[in-house]
Amino acid sequence: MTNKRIAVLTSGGDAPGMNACIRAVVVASEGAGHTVIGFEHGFNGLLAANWRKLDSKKVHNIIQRGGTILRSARCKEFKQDVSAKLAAKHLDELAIDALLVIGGDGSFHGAKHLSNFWDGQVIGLPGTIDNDIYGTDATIGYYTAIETAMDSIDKVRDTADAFERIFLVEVMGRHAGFLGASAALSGAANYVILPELFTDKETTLKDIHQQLSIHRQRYGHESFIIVLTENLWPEGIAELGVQLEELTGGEVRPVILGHIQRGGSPVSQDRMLATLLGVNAVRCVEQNKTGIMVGMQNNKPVEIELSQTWENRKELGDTLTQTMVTMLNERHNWGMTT
Ligand SMILES: Nc1ncnc2c1ncn2[C@@H]1O[C@H](COP(=O)(O)OP(=O)(O)O)[C@@H](O)[C@H]1O
Ligand SMILES: O=P(O)(O)OC[C@H]1O[C@](O)(COP(=O)(O)O)[C@@H](O)[C@@H]1O
Repeated sequence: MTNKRIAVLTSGGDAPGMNACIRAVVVASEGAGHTVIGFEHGFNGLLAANWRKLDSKKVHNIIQRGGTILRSARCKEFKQDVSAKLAAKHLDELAIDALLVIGGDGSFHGAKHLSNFWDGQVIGLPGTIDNDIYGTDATIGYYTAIETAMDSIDKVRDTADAFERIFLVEVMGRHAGFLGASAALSGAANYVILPELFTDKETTLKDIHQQLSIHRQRYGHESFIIVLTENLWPEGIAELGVQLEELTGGEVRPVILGHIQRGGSPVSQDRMLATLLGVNAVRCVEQNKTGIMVGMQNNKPVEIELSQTWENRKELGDTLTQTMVTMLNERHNWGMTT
């Protein structure tokens, strides 16, 4: 087997477990006699030829760290052909055989764009807390973000119960409801507003009011927690809070979890996923594969053409959706006609 020169970068929203993935790539490569370099600040590092050599000493003691030792960035100019050509030139000057891009589907667009101007291998590894990438059951960082959001809901419940208030908890997800669904279910929220379930404001407000009224009748006037995915409520979470106060007569407090969900030490599932994907990506490099994302489906590694990851929309799936409506949004529908 030929020894390869492998480059790796992290791009787009950082996600807990990216360090574990970099570590796996380096350790697996080193064991097979390959050389690894890391570009800093996502695609910016390719444009500025900002790189450093990575070896197992440099990735020692990072598996438990959030963020990314290579830094991340969103690099708007990488969409231009001139940028991809410059990146290709720098990669050739360094005699790189393969570039591994750890990021979301935007970063995979970038990798594909680069491959129009560069003959080396490009391989994507899914890293985003949003879990919105088609072709893999989970993305690096998703499980830790659920844990963080769930912990926050637990804390919100303490004060919500004490004051018998309605709380709105906004989670990230960009335009996908995976994080919201999982956080709401594991945090035992009372209602969830997700892109996949949302129809319109009026229906949602009416539905919440109905669920809240029955909840109050059955359990007394106690707290009610609503999880909301970002970028969804047209006028924003504060306005939704005002509308709910008017409608329900209760006190409403909005909480935006924000970037806290991107931080923290990765949970074991993210460390495992990152490690499995990192090692598998190195195997794909050895097999001269290119233009693919490595992912996991049903606990087995899979290879998906990069364009498939953004041309297809990842669905929440029937099981998650049914469980969610049963436990949350339609929980109090039973017995309504009796
Ligand atoms: N169409 C594209 N062509 C080239 N590069 C792109 C394209 N789309 C995104 N990128 C690069 O990928 C980066 C990360 O994309 P972004 O959507 O912000 O995050 P993510 O990879 O997490 O989805 C962008 O800042 C840009 O550098
Ligand atoms: O850090 P920024 O630039 O404010 O971006 C926020 C966005 O990044 C995310 O945290 C992660 O998204 P990506 O992984 O697609 O970059 C989204 O949930 C959120 O909408």
